[in-house]
Amino acid sequence: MIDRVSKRFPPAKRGGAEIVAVDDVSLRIERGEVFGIIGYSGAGKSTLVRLINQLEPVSAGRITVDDVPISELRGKRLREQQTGIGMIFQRFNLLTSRTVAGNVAYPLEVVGVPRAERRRRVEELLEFVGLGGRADAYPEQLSGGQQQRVGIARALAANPQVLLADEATSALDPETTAEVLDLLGRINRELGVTIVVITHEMEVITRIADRVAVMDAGRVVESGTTYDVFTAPQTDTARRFVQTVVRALPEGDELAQLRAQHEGRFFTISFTDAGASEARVFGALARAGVDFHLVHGGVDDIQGRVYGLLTIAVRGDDDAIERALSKIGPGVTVEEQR
Ligand SMILES: Nc1ncnc2c1ncn2[C@@H]1O[C@H](COP(=O)(O)OP(=O)(O)OP(=O)(O)O)[C@@H](O)[C@H]1O
Repeated sequence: MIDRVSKRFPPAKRGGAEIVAVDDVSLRIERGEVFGIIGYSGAGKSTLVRLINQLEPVSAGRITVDDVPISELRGKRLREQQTGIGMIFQRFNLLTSRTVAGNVAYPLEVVGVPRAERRRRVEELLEFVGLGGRADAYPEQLSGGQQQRVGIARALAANPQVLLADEATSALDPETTAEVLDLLGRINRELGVTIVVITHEMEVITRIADRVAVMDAGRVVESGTTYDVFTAPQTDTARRFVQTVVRALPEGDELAQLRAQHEGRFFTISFTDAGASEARVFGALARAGVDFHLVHGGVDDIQGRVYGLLTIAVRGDDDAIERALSKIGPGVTVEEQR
């Protein structure tokens, strides 16, 4: 729980303005969910996440993790709570002089877990992340995806309740990203770990985040379920991000070009998974006897749910067109694009 939290840094230059990296942010992240944070570079995402595990102290407000007010703890009590929050990074941050097993064992050594138990736990963790045979390898002998798996195993070593992932897949290729996201999904489902993901990759959000917050200049400007934010963004910032993965309506030059290429009236048909599908919409149009064709758009998958946004050009008698379109049925919104 993040309650009216701010983080200010001293000015970069003497006499300059103070930097407000996080500005009065409140968020409730539920136990067991995958929560995404998106926003432009410098919006304050990394700082916010570093406040959750108190790598940085808050300037104002309060952070509670599992009912413990971590932002108010100091010393040993703080360190104990911090072990319950794992973190993974874009650059993996592995110790190059240690083997894979040595990296995963490190946090256990720090808290004094006996050697035999450490060994057992490391073996179990490496098995879980799919690196069973690589315990004695060094990080540089591994691919990026494998290194991130080591980072994940290390973050899980102390059985955390929460895992923070700061751009954890940004240095990986798409295939490896998919594998790491599957692993994070398993950690969430099978181990019940709450995951907070910062990313600039919107596919990461639509694949794994249940809910998402959009940050802009230190503030949360929008938050909601990933499906709601991605299908109906309320702010310009959210719209900009969402458009990189979810189809938008054609505008401006693109729309003018489409009109030049296609005869007829333009209608936008949007539908969510509340009972519609592309096939049903096209079926209904065909049965209604309208002469139409698709000029723009398609269907997206957001967290396994359907979102369709299609622009069609329709030719024919105005009355017949309107009668036909009104019959398309529930779950589908039809609007003329003028
Ligand atoms: N330790 C620090 N000292 C001073 N200023 C900082 C510090 N850490 C972050 N900032 C500033 O706080 C603001 C927010 O930075 P932050 O890294 O949290 O943003 P971000 O959204 O994570 O961006 P990016 O995706 O580029 O990491 C920026 O203006 C940054 O320069």
